Amino acid sequence: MKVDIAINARWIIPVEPESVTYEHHTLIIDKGRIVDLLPTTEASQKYQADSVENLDRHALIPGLINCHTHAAMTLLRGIADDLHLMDWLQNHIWPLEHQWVGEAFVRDGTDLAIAEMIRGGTTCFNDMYFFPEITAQQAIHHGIRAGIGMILIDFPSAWAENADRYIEKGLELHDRLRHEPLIITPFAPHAPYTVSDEPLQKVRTFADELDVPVHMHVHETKHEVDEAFEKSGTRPITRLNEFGLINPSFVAVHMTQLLDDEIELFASSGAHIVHCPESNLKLASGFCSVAKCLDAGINVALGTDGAASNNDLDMFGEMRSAALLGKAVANDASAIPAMTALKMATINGAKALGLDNEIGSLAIGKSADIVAIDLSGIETQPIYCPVSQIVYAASRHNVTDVWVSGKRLLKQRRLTTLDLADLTLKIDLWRQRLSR
Ligand SMILES: CSC[C@H]1O[C@@H](n2cnc3c(O)ncnc32)[C@H](O)[C@@H]1O
Ligand SMILES: [Zn+2]
Repeated sequence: MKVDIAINARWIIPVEPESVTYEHHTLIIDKGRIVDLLPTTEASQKYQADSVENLDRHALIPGLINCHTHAAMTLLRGIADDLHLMDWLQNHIWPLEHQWVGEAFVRDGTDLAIAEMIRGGTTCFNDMYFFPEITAQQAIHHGIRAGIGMILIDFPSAWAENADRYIEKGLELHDRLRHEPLIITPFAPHAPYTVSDEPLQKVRTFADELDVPVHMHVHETKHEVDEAFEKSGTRPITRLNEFGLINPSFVAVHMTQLLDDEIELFASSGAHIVHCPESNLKLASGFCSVAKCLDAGINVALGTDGAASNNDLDMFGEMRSAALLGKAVANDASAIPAMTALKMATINGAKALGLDNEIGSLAIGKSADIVAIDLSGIETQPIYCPVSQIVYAASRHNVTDVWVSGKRLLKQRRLTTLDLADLTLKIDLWRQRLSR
């Protein structure tokens, strides 16, 4: 049988079924989809592939899904470090965004983010930022999968003057992008403290109508929860629930300070959580009780947040941090084992975005979004368990090859759709402008 690609690998970790690792197996890809997974000894008899890859020192995993980021904020990486969230946002980031954010900023910042993410094995990112049409254009151009947020915030920006215009422009974008195979368009209201009641209620109505996720920062800090309670007598999650937003389309980012009944509400409603351990640590925002949430049955995915609060877009780092921090918070070394961290970065992310029929595991019929990791270096020896090496010992620098929908975006560590020399020059121009 003629097919497009055969990848022979030392290990294949499909994620579904869980805890299975195939050795000396082959993934067969045709027309962008996984069509077979079988022992390498059988593959060459059954298939004639246009291209055969021999990755005999490598593990194949599903593409990593960064469920929360602000891609273009790579241009603000390192410009305002070591601050608490509200000081960081109000006194540094928002003034800088007011001065600099426009189409060119978002184009170049997004390109930098996409280059970094592909080289780190991320094949899908869920974004929330101004000028989302530019983020979408760059994602499509470079071949990476993305959730492009229909953003909403009460204050005016260079992109929209008021809440109604944000919603209108978001809906126009949704319409324009609805046939793009690599793009979805979740609603992305910024946070409970920056979006007032009326626009939030509109989001609920439109999200139901269009059947899209609602992606929002929620309970990032104790300050956010306390301030809401002082002003209105309700906690943010109670208010969101009153608007009917806590449902299977809801993707709540951060979720620190959770009470038991809030965990119960998320579990019974089918809403999702995106845990961003490194951003939470760096801004000293607080802790998400990930083990408790998972035990309650909540789907918990992973995100980096933006590069101005992390300061990288490294999902390997995020898996490791989630596993380590999860143990510390639960006071239990058996909490968040390596396989759980890998699931959070793959299939759980796919579920949160409503894409689990398409991505998140190396299953026959799914899109060929695949990452190859070279485990032959001394840093990852000896290999008793490849998943343990990937989460606890390997790094993004071990990623050698990446495919999205069967298209190779990284070939032996070289990006196929981005020119790094040209990008580096553009980024340095931004550094010079922003340093003045
Ligand atoms: C409406 S576009 C997104 C908006 O969010 C800001 N942002 C970036 N990181 C965070 C964070 O951790 N918490 C809250 N808001 C954040 C970003 O600067 C944009 O203004
Ligand atoms: Zn964020």
